Amino acid sequence: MDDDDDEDSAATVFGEHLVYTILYPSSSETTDDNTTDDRKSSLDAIKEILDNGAPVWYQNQEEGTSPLHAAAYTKNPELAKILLERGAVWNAVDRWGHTAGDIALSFNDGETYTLIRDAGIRAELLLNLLSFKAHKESTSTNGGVNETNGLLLQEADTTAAGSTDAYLSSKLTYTVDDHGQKVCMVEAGEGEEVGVMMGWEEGIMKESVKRLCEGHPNAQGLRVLNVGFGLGIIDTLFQSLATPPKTHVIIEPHPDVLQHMKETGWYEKPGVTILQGKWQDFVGKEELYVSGGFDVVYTDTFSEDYAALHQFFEQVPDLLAGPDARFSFFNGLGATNALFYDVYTHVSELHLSDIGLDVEWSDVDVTDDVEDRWGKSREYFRLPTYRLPVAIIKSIQ
Ligand SMILES: C[S@@+](CC[C@H](N)C(=O)[O-])C[C@H]1O[C@@H](n2cnc3c(N)ncnc32)[C@H](O)[C@@H]1O
Repeated sequence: MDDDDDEDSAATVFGEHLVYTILYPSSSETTDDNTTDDRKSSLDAIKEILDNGAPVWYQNQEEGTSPLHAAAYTKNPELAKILLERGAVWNAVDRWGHTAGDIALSFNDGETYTLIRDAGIRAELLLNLLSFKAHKESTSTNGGVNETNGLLLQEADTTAAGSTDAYLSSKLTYTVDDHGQKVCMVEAGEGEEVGVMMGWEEGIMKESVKRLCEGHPNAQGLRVLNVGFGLGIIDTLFQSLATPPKTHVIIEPHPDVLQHMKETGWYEKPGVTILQGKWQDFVGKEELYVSGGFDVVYTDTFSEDYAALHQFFEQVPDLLAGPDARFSFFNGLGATNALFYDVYTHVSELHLSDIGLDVEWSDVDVTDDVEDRWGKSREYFRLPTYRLPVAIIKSIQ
């Protein structure tokens, strides 16, 4: 046994002891002298175990339970706070894919949930700031905007689902699945398929167009920018408005999508301009700003992480025509888990606020009865409710 093995086994023993003491305070050696309901002495015992070097990041082998999970199981916000202050991993998942936040939520323990969520928001903001700064420094010489590494919530993914380069060189398939749903699919490693866009999202797109366009003072001739064509659902909805947009710019980089757009007549539609490339290619380029700004801006790309979305946010004030202009984005990051989704939603609101935009959220029920919605695709949205953002420039009081 070498030193590393010694350290590993010591961490395991200490970690196990910590988790056990949190879950079973009355039966633990350190709390023998105390009554079961004496939280204070139980907390002192746990602090002592931590002070003696128990690893706060520990997760047990069998179930992946961390000290923070244990605190959530015992509905102990005070302890959760101590663990988070000492570096507990807010987004660790157990063997069932549950975070401590999910457990707190399932017990209706709002206090513990909020502590964990806020720790997640702080961690993501900090990480994003660091990655954003590093990114700005690394791109300041060529003036371009590239992708950065995935954030805490997203491990680096080099497949077509997580890397733009891999995605843009992958073949896409436009098809109709066994239940009549239109889908655009891509292979994302080891034979697994992912929907680039799926017909079930039409309800989200409909509500987005409604919130972006309804009652807009320029409804008789909107200038619309949409980033990412996919199945063209949202673009078709924009074209189906009582008065179709005066200007409708679509940015799309994938050759198969562009080919599909050619075959379905999008290049001939009046008022439609297709900018072939990534949105990053057009930042600061004249063709994006000829209309004097847009009344409506929407973005829904694929294979990009939150850092890329944050970089897009930075462009939005320059793209919006003025105080009546509205911006929305596909709010799908972290949507396999309620806690992650909540964190992303808050982080995006804070980032939008930083650049002078106010967001209004509305809920879209996505528990429709589309039979076998996922078909062959990996599931990327597992929540019953979609949080739909619409942002406008903050009014100066
Ligand atoms: C989810 S689909 C968009 C679906 C669309 N909202 C609809 O209603 O059908 C994503 C699209 O974004 C495109 N895309 C991916 N990366 C992009 C980028 N950096 N800039 C612009 N479009 C991008 C993809 O090729 C794909 O067509």
